[in-house]
Order: sequence, then C-alpha cells, then structure tokens
Amino acid sequence: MLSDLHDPASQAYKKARRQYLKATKHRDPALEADWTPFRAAEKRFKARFPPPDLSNVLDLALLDPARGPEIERGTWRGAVQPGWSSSLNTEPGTVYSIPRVPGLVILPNFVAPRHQRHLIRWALSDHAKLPNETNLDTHYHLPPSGIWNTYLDDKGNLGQPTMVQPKAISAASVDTTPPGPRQLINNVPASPATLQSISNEPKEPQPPSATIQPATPEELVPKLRWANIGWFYHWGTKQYDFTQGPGHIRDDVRRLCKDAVASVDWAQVFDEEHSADWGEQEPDWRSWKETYEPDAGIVNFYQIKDTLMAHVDRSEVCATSPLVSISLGNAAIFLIGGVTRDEDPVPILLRSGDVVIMSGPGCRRAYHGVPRILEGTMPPHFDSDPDGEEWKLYSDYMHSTRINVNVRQVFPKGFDPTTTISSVSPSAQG
Ligand SMILES: O=C(O)CCC(=O)C(=O)O
Ligand SMILES: [Fe+2]
Repeated sequence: MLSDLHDPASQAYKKARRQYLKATKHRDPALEADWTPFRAAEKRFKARFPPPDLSNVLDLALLDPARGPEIERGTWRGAVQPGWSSSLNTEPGTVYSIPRVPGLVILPNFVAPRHQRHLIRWALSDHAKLPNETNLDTHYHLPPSGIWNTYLDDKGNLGQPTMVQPKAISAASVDTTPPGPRQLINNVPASPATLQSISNEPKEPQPPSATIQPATPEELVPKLRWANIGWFYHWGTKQYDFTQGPGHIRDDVRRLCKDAVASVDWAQVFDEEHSADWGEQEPDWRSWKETYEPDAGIVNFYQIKDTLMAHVDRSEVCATSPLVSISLGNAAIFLIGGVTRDEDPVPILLRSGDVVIMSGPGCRRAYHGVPRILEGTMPPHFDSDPDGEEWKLYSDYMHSTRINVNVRQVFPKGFDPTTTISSVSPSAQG
C-alpha cells in the first residue's frame, strides 16, 4: 500500500529505506554537486525513498471542491501558495497562468470524466495502431488491429494467446541495444531557413533489436510507450520526416485542442510585462484563434516507474504556437524550467483531465520533463464506464498508467511543405 510508504512504522517504509541505503552506499557526493538545478529536481522527485515532499508542488485541483474524491483516493497532494499561479477568470473552468514561466497556462479538469474515458479508448484502441507508428513497431510485426485490440481479443477467446513475432529474424541489419526510454539527441531547431537541410538529412529506420523474443499482447501492452500523431516524427534525428505525408489527426482531438486554446484570454497571458519576451518577433498570439491548427504530436504511455527526462521540443517550424498537453489516468509531477537546465524548474502536479498549454517563445523553448508518476492516483471515475463495454480491462491497465496526449503545430495553417522542400512530392501526401 502506498499510504504505508508515508508511515515510518510500516513494513513498506522500512523495506524502501533498506533498499535505499543499499543502493546509495557507494554514491559519490561529489557527483551530486555537479547536478544542474533541473537534474537535482528530477532526482528529488524520482526518489523512491524517502517519498518526495510535494509541499512545493503546485496542485491546482486543491482549489476545486468537485475534485475531492480524486484527491482523497491517492495519498499524494501538493499545495497552492499565493504567487505560484494566477487565475485568468473566475469559475467555472478557471484558467491559470504561471508567472515564473510566461506562456505556460493550465486548465485544470478541462476534460470531463466521460470524455477522459473516451480519450483513453481512442488512444489505446483507435490510435495506437498502423498507420500510426508506435515504439513497438521497431521491434515487432504487430497485428494490423494494433496491440491493444489483439490483447482484448485474446482475453475474450479463452484459447492460445497470439504470439507477436520479432522483426529481427527477417531483418538484414539488427541492433543489439534493448528498447529503452527516449534518447537525448541534439537536433537543429526547425525553422523556415533550416527546413530544406532538415529534410535532406537521411532518416533511416531504427534497426530492430536482435535479442527480442516472440511475446504475447499481454506482455507487450505494458511496453507500449508512444504512438505518433500526424506528421511522422523520426526519433533517430529528432526531426519530422516530411516525405511521409502529413498523417491524420482525429477531429475530436483536434477540436479539444482548439477549444482549449480558444478558451484562454491570451492578452492576459502576454500582457505588457511579458510582451518583451517576443523580442524582434511579431507576437502572433493575437491571431491564434484563427491560425492555431494542430498537425502533429505524440501519445505518451507511462507505466508507474517511467520518467521523461528534461528536453525541449524544438522540431516544430511554428516555434511559438501553443502545444496542448492532456493528462489522463495517474497523476504526475511535471517540471518546467527555462532555456537551460541551470534554471530551477517549477514543479506542477498534473491530474487526469488537466490540460497544459505551452506557448510563446520562452515557454516553448523551456526545458521540461516528467520525473515521477504518482502511483495510486487513478481517479475513481475510471473504475467503471456506464457508457461502454470491456472497460474493466481499460481500468486495470489505467491503474498502472498515465497517458499524455501531446499535440503540436509544426507548420503555419495552410502552409504546404511540398512547395518549400524539393524532396517532398505531392504524391507522397496521405
Ligand atoms: O507527459 C507530459 O506531461 C509531457 C510530455 C512531453 O513533454 C512530450 O511528449 O514532449
Ligand atoms: Fe515535451
């Protein structure tokens, strides 16, 4: 039990303490002195022991009495202090900006519980399958219906489970590194000026691992880590591969992102005080209601012990347009700092249904990451689904999962890369 971990008299606490002392026996304190403030914060929140102190973590759900049951269910809670956030309107549907990170906006509980369940079905059953690439495609010949639907089918047929075959057996070149977390690669920021050279850079598919064995869907579902949305993202170079066509972004997800952006009074976010952040650039927020059009993104699937290291998303040509990030399932600690890892990041507790918008020049270039998924925080409205079937398997999966739908705008609305990049032929567009 998680609550035990907070109780020094419990067996769980004593066990975690023993493990901690064993693991840190040979730790060199000199190494810790070299950590950047961002790295130090990541380490603090990642720690299994002692459980991290969340008293400096912004938890906007505490301001909403309707979220009591959700907060009560998990033992984790943050805090709200004057100055950490400022509300841009009054109830209902309060929107908050974070003064320390101009352009960062939080819409707590923007997605209603019923719609959250709908998005989870979408992410697992409709989206994480071809033509959308997932991390599992590199190494496995996945069934065309996708790993999740095959898992559901297997659970329904009481016979032999499907065996998903690895790709390496038939592949000429193989990689011996096992699949792991997202790698850090230094990429050139995308811009109209760098678009042609980015497009010319070879984007080889990542070779499948040579050591992977056949596996059942039940074994693979917890290994699902991401599924691509829209423009094809090449992880090896951390650039979009425009030659593969724009891909599709489903209308309800697109609408949700557009509604989130439209619900913010951007004049308040980028008021006088923050207009200087745009430097020489023309502040484009005035026209976002018309020009914001998401065309790419990623669905991240986190299991309880997964983390996302500090990074900047800078592969989009639209370097200031809103990035809309939707949290579902277990809550997480989200850290966001500045343009280097030397800035101390702001810790924010994101719960299911919360939407974060990262926008403007500073915030879109700010280091951010997810050092911790908070176990035991799946909200009660995922226990059952009055509207649909098979929810039990979704609910079981969500007990150990956080899903983040991270939606971006790569190109200005109406921009046609076929006219700018010589290697992109109109026929390649799907
Ligand atoms: O999971 C999150 O909240 C953030 C994900 C993220 O930063 C990304 O996908 O680039
Ligand atoms: Fe990101």
